[in-house]
Amino acid sequence: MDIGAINCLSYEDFVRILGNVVERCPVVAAAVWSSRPFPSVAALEAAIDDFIEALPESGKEGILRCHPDLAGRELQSGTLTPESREEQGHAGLDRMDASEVARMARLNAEYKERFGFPFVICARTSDKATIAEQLRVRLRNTHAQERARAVEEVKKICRLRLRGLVLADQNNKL
Ligand SMILES: NC(=O)N[C@H]1NC(=O)NC1=O
Repeated sequence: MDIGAINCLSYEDFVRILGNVVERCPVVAAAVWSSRPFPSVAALEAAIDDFIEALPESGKEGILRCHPDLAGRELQSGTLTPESREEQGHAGLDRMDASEVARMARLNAEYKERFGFPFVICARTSDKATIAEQLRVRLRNTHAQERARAVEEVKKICRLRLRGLVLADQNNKL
C-alpha cells in the first residue's frame, strides 16, 4: 500500500489497518486520519509524532502503559498483538532460558516500580542482551528523562510498523 492508497482509506479502514502502529492505541490513527492527505509516509509519521508530543505528560505515560512487558506474561501466554509478538521474537525474547526470563521479570518490575509505566524499547532493532543492559542503564534516568526516552522508542516502533505495512504491500505487488 502506498501513501496514495492510504490517503484514500475510509476512516474505518484506516483505523483497522493502522490502528496498532502505536501499540494498543488506535486513538492515534483515529486522530491523524483527519489530517489527510499526507504527501508522504514521512508526513504521516510526522503527524503521529506531533499528536503524541502534543499530549499532556499523563497521556504520554498512558501510551507507554498500553505496551506489554518485554518477555513478560503475555509473551508466555500467547496473548501479545501480532506486531509485538513478531518484534519480541526478532530480539530473541521468545528463546530465553528460565534464568534469563526471571532476570528480565525482575528488571521489568523494578523499572515499573520506579517509573509507574513499563520499560519500552524498540525490540526490532535490539537483542535480548542489549535490552537487559538498557533496562539497567535507563533505571538510572530521572522520571522526565525516562518518559521522553520511552516516547522516542514508541515513535521508532511506530515508524517500523508503518514501513512494514507499506513495504509488505509493495512486495505483494511484485
Ligand atoms: N515493552 C515494550 O517495549 N514493548 C514493545 N517493544 C516493541 O518493540 N514491541 C513492543 O510491544
